[in-house]
Amino acid sequence: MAQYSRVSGTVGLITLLNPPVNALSAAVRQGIVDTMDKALSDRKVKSVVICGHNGKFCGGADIREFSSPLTGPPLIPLIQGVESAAKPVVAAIEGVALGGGLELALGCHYRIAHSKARLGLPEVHLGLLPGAGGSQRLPRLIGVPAALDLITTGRHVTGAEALQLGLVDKVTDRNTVDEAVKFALSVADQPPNSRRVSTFPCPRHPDLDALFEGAMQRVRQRARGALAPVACVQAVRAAATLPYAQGMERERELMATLFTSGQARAQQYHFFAQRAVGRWSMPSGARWDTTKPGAVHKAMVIGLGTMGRGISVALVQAGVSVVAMETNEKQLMEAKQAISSMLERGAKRRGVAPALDKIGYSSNMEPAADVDLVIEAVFEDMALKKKVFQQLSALCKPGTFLCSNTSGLDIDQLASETRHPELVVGMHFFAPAHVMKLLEVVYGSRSSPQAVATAMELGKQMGKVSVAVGNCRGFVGNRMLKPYLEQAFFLLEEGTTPEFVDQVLEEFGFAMGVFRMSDLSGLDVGWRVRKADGLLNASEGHSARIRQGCRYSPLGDLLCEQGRFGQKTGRGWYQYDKPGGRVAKPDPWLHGFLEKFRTQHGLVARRIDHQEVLERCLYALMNEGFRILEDGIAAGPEDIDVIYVLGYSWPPHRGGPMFYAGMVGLQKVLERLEHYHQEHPDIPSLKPCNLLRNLVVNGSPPVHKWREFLKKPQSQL
Ligand SMILES: CCCCCC/C=C/CC(=O)SCCNC(=O)CCNC(=O)[C@H](O)C(C)(C)COP(=O)(O)OP(=O)(O)OC[C@H]1O[C@@H](n2cnc3c(N)ncnc32)[C@H](O)[C@@H]1OP(=O)(O)O
Repeated sequence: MAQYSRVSGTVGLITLLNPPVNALSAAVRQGIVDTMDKALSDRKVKSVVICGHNGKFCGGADIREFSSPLTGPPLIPLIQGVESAAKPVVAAIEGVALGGGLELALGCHYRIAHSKARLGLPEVHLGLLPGAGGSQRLPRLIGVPAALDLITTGRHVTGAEALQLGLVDKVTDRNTVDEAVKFALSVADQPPNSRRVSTFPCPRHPDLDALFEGAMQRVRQRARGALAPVACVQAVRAAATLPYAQGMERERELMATLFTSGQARAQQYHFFAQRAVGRWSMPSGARWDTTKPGAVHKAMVIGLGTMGRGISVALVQAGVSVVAMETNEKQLMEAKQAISSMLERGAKRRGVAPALDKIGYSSNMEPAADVDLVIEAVFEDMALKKKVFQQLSALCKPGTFLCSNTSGLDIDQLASETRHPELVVGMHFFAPAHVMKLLEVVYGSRSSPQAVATAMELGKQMGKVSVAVGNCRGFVGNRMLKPYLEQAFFLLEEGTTPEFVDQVLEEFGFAMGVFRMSDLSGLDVGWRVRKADGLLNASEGHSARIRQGCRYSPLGDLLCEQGRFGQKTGRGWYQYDKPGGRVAKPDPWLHGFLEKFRTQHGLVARRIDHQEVLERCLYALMNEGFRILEDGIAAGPEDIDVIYVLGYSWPPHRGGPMFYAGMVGLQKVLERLEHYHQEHPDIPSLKPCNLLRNLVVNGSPPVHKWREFLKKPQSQL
């Protein structure tokens, strides 16, 4: 709803009231219509200010209402009504003005913003476009290039940047509503005719065709297969080329297509899933809202390879004092330089001073005695990590939380090396750790709720989305990756090429196909893990394509034996112009190698189509997701989906693997897995798991109901 009062004698003050972000629900929209009527019919009122309750202007349309039929006054005529008011209307923007919130402000005649307020049109992240006139008014106000940037990226700008762009008329560091009221008094006698943005001509641009072609190419590259960014460009093009009324009609048509698309549903699901994972719980019943995190003022990072460096930067940027430790002197020197320049670059981007004084360096463990939390980021080797945990346990003061950045090793084993296993948790970061938004927080069987809460909170402080998961090999993300990779290797054995598999996966929406990704991260990483797992040698008298009783593809191992580690060596699944080169080219050597391999193993190459690549790779991955849910390693499908979108570049417009399974239809996923498992009985990951069967038997409920079929989350090793 909205509150109305008259202030300073002649200003009608409308306050949007819908905590926590004053979203434009039906009640709020009705409130605006009613209070505007009051203000406009009150003869004492000469001008109007619209603000939001509790220091937040408005977080946009109420996304929760998108799944039901529209009730209450629609937004477009409401904003039109504000714009055509005969009395000047001023938006007082504090906190946020996002989506429909900014569109409402664009309908006002003046905009006064706090310098730290965040303004933006983030609809593209919800699979939509700014469909309440935003795509037509913004280019008229700030020009086509700037509008294209804001609308297609959905990025927020501060009040200060908004002033530079011409998006707001004035910025203040004081009380924004007071300033807006003063401003409203000063313009009370000026008719707002010339302030109606919809009547502005769109600023001319010398080469509109090239501008829009470039924009279209960029959005298609950034989010393959996503409809919303393309529609955003088309809508802005309408603003630049058509009269306002026709542009609005085009905006309406495009929005109608997006609004009912599966992609919008997927992206809105992802929005709420990111928030749902914050409400974590543990098998003991401990929960996010009943557990107080410990304070972390000072932390230590052990091991300054790529991960340790990124983690140190993320901690410093979150305001935590850091001691970064590395025993190898050369590596330590290089890390110091790299960390300083990352901090400097980050500070420049954010327009602040680099917090170089927040970080100190050490070549030994002693400073561990004086920190609140340690993150171990040494080489992925259990024996080495155990040694570090033993030393830490002896050195640290009571209550220091001990975290490991392992990407899949057993947290319980590490905890058992310490005197206080309850203080041990996994904090699995993703590279580059100061950039990637995901953090898997892994609780072992003895991790205390406080240790989990502390890691979750620290992740949030670092700007990450933290997901609490149980302890198993590979946790959630890497455990699901295994069957996905395996299928890709098997498909090569059976007749396809890395290029074809990658093409199919990239068309699906992944930024990179599995082989290009593997070349980028280094083939030797997986090779070392397989070596540690005793998988590299076939048992006596068994085929090289069977290990530990199951089908196994030695292709990756054979490439590593040839020194083909991917981009870093200039050769992998593809060839590169030099070691460290980035442009992947098909490699005739690799094709010959695959042919030879097939001949050696009596395999006859067959034609593998697009559908089979997609189904075998993705359905095997989803099947593992269902197993993870069945085992209680993840609390719900949202946890898995957030991990995959934020950590493994699963396309957001497909929601995540579990959401996507629901979109495809659980029955179909089950049938196809059954089909492939019949064809390949030696591949256990293709055998449909019980939870999937159970969901199908129960009528394939929608994804938000799956939790009713799950056990409580737990550790499992
Ligand atoms: C043909 C139809 C024509 C329709 C035309 C109208 C279309 C308009 C398009 C839109 O306006 S779409 C919405 C655009 N707005 C956004 O995308 C903003 C989304 N919100 C955020 O980015 C953040 O929430 C925030 C506003 C920056 C605040 O962040 P903060 O970290 O402070 O809090 P959160 O934990 O994110 O949120 C708190 C709480 O509020 C819920 N929420 C936030 N925004 C909305 C919203 N727009 N609608 C409904 N609910 C919202 C959020 O879900 C949290 O609640 P939860 O219970 O924890 O999930």
